[in-house]
Amino acid sequence: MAEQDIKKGLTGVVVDYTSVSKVNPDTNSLLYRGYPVQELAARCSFEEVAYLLWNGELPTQDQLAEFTARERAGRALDPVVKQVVDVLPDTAHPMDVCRTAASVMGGRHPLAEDSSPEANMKKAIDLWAAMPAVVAYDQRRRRGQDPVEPRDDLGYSANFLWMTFGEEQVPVVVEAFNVSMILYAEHSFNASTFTARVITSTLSDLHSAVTGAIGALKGPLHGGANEAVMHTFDEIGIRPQESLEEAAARAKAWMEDALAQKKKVMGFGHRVYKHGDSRVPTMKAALDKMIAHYGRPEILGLYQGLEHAMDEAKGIKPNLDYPAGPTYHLMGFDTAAFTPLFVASRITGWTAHIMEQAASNSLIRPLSEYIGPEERHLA
Ligand SMILES: CC(=O)SCCNC(=O)CCNC(=O)[C@H](O)C(C)(C)COP(=O)(O)OP(=O)(O)OC[C@H]1O[C@@H](n2cnc3c(N)ncnc32)[C@H](O)[C@@H]1OP(=O)(O)O
Ligand SMILES: O=C([O-])CC(=O)C(=O)O
Repeated sequence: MAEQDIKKGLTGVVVDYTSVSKVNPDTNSLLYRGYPVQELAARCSFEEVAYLLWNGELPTQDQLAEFTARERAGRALDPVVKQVVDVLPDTAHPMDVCRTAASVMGGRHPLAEDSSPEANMKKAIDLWAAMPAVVAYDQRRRRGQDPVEPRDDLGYSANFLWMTFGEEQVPVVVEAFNVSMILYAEHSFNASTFTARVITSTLSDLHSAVTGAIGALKGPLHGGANEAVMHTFDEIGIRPQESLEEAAARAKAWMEDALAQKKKVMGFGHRVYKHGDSRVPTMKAALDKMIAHYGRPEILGLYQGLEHAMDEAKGIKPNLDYPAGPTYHLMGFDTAAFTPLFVASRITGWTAHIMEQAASNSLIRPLSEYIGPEERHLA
């Protein structure tokens, strides 16, 4: 048999059409339904971007009012979901909590077995509206704090921060969080979205597809990298009184040592972008604002020290998780809660793809080249 041209990891393989987003590594651009993500991050709320991803167009004022009212009505933590989360030990990873919560919400949804386009849209909005309460509650219970009720006078991002910290955050912090939600929302056929599409292709339901996608996102080669970035910063050592230059020098030395040991450093590199991630400049600008707001130049020193040393040694650029990790750290999130923030955002992109897959379905079932023993028989 002729040797097959196997594309390990499906590298470079185009498997379907999509109209949700376009990643162009040559021009370093990312379009959601045709709009550059940088423009959306500068001018829109996350609610508007969620509506765009699901409906293909930005909302009119009336549509936005109706849509935000639906989101606000779905924010409360379901007491049964809370009970299930409480059964998990507080040593359970927050991504396991999210995955479990998504599954429970699926089992409890009144339209659980209905995968019509209308039911899927409703389930997507419900899941998106409900996930911040899970993420916020989980961080609070680990800290021994009581849950905080949602506030329907606040937008999605302000309310998310309110439920997590129990204090209203200043606009510059809310804005940086809103930017991160928009940038994390969608990225074509990445591993977790592809997982969701594979599950959908069997005619399984939306919550099953999202639950599987959360599992795929957890790994450090994908969404788990934003958490891993902070572990790197912690390993180097965060010293709040240190100058930018001193921190940068220690980070540079750490990176040189890591690369000499042939380590993979999370937060760098990307399967599609080879000259830098289109979202990094926008996220880095948000990080810079947080560094200025919280007065933490040493974080910038660590960031720059690692980035420059990696660039000099290997020419590998940061991905979105690199600036997102320290941004969430400065805002006060626990490191293990960073990837659940990615989940809360990416629910929009995943479910847009689930609905696209369902509307034009073909079972996803590739082939493999067998390399095990030749046919043999029991003695
Ligand atoms: C939002 C997101 O999900 S973005 C991705 C988040 N993931 C990470 O940050 C994890 C760290 N990065 C990586 O592991 C990789 O860059 C990936 C998995 C993201 C993409 O990798 P691939 O396209 O499969 O490239 P691959 O892993 O084969 O790397 C190519 C070369 O660059 C090196 N390389 C790539 N990324 C890194 C890194 N972060 N640190 C050190 N070396 C790296 C590899 O070691 C390899 O070198 P070699 O050719 O000498 O063996
Ligand atoms: O596209 C990818 O492979 C990973 C990524 O950046 C994302 O999912 O946001």
